Amino acid sequence: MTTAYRPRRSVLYMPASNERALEKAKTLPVDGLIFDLEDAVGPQEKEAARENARAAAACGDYGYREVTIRVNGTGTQWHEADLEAACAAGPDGIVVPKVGSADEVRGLVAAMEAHGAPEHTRLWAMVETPDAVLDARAVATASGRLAVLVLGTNDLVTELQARFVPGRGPLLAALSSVVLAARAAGVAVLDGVYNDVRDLEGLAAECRQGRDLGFDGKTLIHPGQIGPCHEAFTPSAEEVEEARGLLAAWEAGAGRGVVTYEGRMVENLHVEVAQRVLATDEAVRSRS
Ligand SMILES: CC(C)(COP(=O)(O)OP(=O)(O)OC[C@H]1O[C@@H](n2cnc3c(N)ncnc32)[C@H](O)[C@@H]1OP(=O)(O)O)[C@@H](O)C(=O)NCCC(=O)NCCSC(=O)C[C@H](O)C(=O)O
Ligand SMILES: [Mg+2]
Repeated sequence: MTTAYRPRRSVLYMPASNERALEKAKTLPVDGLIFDLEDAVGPQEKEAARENARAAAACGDYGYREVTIRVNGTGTQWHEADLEAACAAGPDGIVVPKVGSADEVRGLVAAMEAHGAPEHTRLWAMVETPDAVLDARAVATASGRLAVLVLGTNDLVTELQARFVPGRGPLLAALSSVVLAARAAGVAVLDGVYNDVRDLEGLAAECRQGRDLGFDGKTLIHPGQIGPCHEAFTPSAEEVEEARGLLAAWEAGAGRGVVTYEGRMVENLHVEVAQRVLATDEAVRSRS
């Protein structure tokens, strides 16, 4: 267990053209931020947004929050300049939309190195096309610099010619495939956004579903979504107590491969889960 562990329960997008939102984000109790240069920014605003994102990512005023910049996708007219500016700013992550293949990941990492991105700046690849879902494992394992897979469910629904329905039945195969790929590769994985910012009950249900599917957290679009998201992704007091008890029972077993806790079998894997619960709890407490 380590205090350096950074939970990614909630990661909030904001258009980098919106200076008020960039400022407000300094006070929001969110785990991570994505300063967007892509879809939330109109063509006329791209250059100003790029400069805002660069300045915000470099300013150091966002405290514990993980700071990332979402550049425009590979092959767009803005991509190169966005990537260069993002590398110069040195955020925690550079989010690249519509990543299609492992080759693209390797090309992006080579470009980040060529632009002198500091070592702590990791690649976050968005999975939001059928190609990326089908190649998710290859994408996730293409480079040690890739730290996070981020679902883009708006693009994915569009590309699949599917529909948004309660329970997300049409997306479940894709969501689970990407979680499987991320877990196999040992990288983090974030669920897509919930578009209706007024529907907090629908959001809460989708957050719980994302948690149950195995996501580390959810991407968000409005500050009002942070509370319900944390409710789903933060270990409850009961879970923390249970994890402590289980670890105590394991340690009392002094090296035995299997012990019992409250009548249930405990093996190494249960210990890992308990350690993750306590690491998340510790990190969350250290922020508040
Ligand atoms: C959806 C919004 C356009 C709504 O904005 P607005 O009408 O201004 O909301 P409010 O008046 O309720 O705002 C209240 C205050 O909160 C601040 N605010 C709002 N949103 C954000 C935010 N995202 N980050 C930080 N702060 C925010 C407002 O400035 C108000 O502040 P104050 O006046 O000081 O009280 C807006 O929420 C928005 O733009 N959201 C983000 C949209 C976005 O970035 N979209 C791109 C990513 S989504 C996506 O496409 C993912 C993927 O690619 C896919 O395919 O699915
Ligand atoms: Mg998208």
